[in-house]
Amino acid sequence: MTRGGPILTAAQMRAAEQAAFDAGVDAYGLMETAGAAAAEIIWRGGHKRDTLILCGPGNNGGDGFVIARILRDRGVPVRVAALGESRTSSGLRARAAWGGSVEDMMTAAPATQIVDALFGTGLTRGLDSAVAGRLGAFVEAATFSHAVDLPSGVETDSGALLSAAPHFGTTIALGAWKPAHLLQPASGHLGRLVLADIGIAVPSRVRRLAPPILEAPGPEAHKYRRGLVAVVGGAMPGAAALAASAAAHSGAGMVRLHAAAGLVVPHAIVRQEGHDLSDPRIRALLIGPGLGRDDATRRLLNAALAAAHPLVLDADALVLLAGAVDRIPAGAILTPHEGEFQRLFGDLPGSKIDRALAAARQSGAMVVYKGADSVIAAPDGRAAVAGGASPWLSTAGTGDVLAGLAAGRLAVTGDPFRAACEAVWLHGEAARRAGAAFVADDLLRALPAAIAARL
Ligand SMILES: NC(=O)C1=CN([C@@H]2O[C@H](COP(=O)(O)OP(=O)(O)OC[C@H]3O[C@@H](n4cnc5c(N)ncnc54)[C@H](O)[C@@H]3O)[C@@H](O)[C@H]2O)[C@@H](O)CC1
Ligand SMILES: [K+]
Repeated sequence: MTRGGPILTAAQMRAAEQAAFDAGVDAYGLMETAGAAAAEIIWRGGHKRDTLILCGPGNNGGDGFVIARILRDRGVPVRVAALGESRTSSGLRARAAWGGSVEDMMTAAPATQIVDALFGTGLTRGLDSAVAGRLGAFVEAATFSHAVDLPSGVETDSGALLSAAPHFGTTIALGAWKPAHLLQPASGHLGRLVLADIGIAVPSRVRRLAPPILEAPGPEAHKYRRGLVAVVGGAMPGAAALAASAAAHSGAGMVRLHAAAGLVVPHAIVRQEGHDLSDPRIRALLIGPGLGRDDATRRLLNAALAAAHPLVLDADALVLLAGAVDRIPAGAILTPHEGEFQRLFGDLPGSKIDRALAAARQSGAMVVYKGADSVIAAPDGRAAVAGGASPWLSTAGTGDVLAGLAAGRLAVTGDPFRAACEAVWLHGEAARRAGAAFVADDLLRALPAAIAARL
């Protein structure tokens, strides 16, 4: 699967297309390129299966007419059904070039293969319920189903469902990823996600999370040079021990867990009583997992903030900082889930990407806004979006593992945005390798192979 790459909003995509037209690219030529790229992907999956292409009134529909013509020319039995007349000049031209009959979408018969070219980035409201129902029935009846650019009914920039959208077998993103390709709930409806190159290259500071390029320790490495991580344990030290284990499996040289005697920790982790955090060799300090929320833990948090080490703040540390975002040190990594994000930053407007970026700007920190889709945002406007996380990650302790990974990678790299991106990727990859019904400890066992694959 293609990874990385810019993510563009509908307006950014339109601006990119306009810039290409201004530079002399022919508008209809671009539609031909998009349609041909999509037709190729559909052909590879479906070959000569009987195919129904649903075309909407705009340029997404225009793409559909191009796809129909190309597949027909390859000998595919193609029918086209439209939702009204074509309303764009490129769409009209593509329809004329198809030249075949056009059925009414509401009365057309189903087919083995269905192509949804009703609406793409131009969708402004949900489909009428009859149309959405008909689209759903076609997809349900088909063996192969493809959405062109986006499933009709999903909002490009937020990933919201403006009307009921079916679950497609394949979604063919045209030219660039859009937020809805990565964000829930839309991203749960895409099936296999493929990016079709249409020759438009636009840089963006918001990108799909790419697999990291990691480095093995060099010959001069020793445990402190590879990074000392300190983890502050609190009321429930098991969570901190789990995070410490993740840090120890992340490539860091040494992990110290500040926790009282009696806690069983893996041999590789150095347990230290008390909370003396003054060691200047500490390259990353993690506080939050299992911390607790009473006055004693508040004092621990204050000590951690005062220690002035590169910081990862998770779980209870985030809850204790609600209403005091200004106390978060610049460059810290925050790993809030939805509830913690709300408590810290309130009800911010926009998509999950917009909210993560606003929170990063407001706090000066790297915000890892966790969930089935995770957004990693930096105060300088960079963001990486990870879609498609294993749903099995929704189990106790996986957040502690992620926080420990972030601390470990921070100690290794010294770069909080990079560390946060690497941690999210390794976490997702460990989950993929762990398979199904795993527990958080299984992620630790999967981590060395996940790291080895990226060296
Ligand atoms: N701009 C271009 O030249 C290119 C665009 N491409 C395709 O064009 C798509 C965007 O095309 P458009 O901007 O024409 O937009 P769409 O084809 O997505 O939508 C067409 C129009 O339908 C109307 N509409 C929105 N929601 C509706 C609803 N629920 N019910 C009924 N009508 C509704 C709107 O007026 C909208 O402009 C992309 O997703 C991509 O597939 C590609 O062909 C590449 C080139
Ligand atoms: K579509």
